[in-house]
Amino acid sequence: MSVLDRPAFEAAPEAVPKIRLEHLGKTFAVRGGESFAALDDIGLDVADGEFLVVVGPSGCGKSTLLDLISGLTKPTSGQVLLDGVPVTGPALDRSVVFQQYALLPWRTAQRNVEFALEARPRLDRLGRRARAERAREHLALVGLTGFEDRFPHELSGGMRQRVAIARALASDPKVLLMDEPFAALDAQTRDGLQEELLRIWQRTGTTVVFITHGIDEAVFLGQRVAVMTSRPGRIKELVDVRLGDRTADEDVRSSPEFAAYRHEVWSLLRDEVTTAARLREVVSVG
Ligand SMILES: Nc1ncnc2c1ncn2[C@@H]1O[C@H](COP(=O)(O)OP(=O)(O)OP(=O)(O)O)[C@@H](O)[C@H]1O
Repeated sequence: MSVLDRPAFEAAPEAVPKIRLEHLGKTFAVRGGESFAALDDIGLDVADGEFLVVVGPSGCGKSTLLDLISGLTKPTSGQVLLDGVPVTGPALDRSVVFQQYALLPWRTAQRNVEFALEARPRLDRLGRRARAERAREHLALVGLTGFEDRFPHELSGGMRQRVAIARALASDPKVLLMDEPFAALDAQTRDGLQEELLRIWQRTGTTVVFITHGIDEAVFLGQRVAVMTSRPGRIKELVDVRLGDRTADEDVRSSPEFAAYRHEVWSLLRDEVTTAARLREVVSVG
């Protein structure tokens, strides 16, 4: 049985989830001394090795949610638990891949991946050669063997994002957090990278939390899709996507099952998108 077929959320009830969001809320202070509730009372468990996708209307707090899991931002209420331990700040057990590649332009692909390893004191002790070997392995994992010596400006957008993924995985994180990582790519490159990401996930068993605006992308990638409400963001519904191994089926995106899931997620989102647009009008008029 492939890991894709595994309903990760059916883990034994007593099992500690990889990530637990407990009554998580985030309020920002804004000008004039007022506060702005971005997230409210988010409760969610992500099982070890699960691929969870989060969708929601623009501004509902998806990136804020990822920032809280990564530890870049602190919650106003509630907490994030990783393996049952509260997250208090960023750490190497959680890697983030952003929409913009965030590669260092003066370093080659190889040296960009090595950069992730230079932050690890324990791996540093393995020495430069071990780091180089590990970086090469991860570039191979994302299909970039032969491109190690290219600088970011010598790579296509898709290749740059592969380097970013290799860099994120090189430090062997427990959790991979991805914030619209393929949004800037053309449709063909995006589809290819989605399939590749699933293969990498199957091989590494990393727990993934992936944010997207794309409903097709959410259904294709997610074992579960968490649909968020408009601001303040809450989890509206969790859709359990049972499409089997997407990488084995040549044309899963054209199947009636895929269309049914797409419709389900879109129906859940539709009202929230309308509400979010109304809220934005109120803010711009007010
Ligand atoms: N540092 C901050 N200070 C004040 N408000 C903030 C801050 N960061 C985010 N917000 C607000 O919180 C809300 C949620 O932002 P966030 O970026 O998480 O939404 P999102 O769902 O990722 O949006 P999008 O889909 O458009 O990328 C937005 O209304 C945003 O303006």
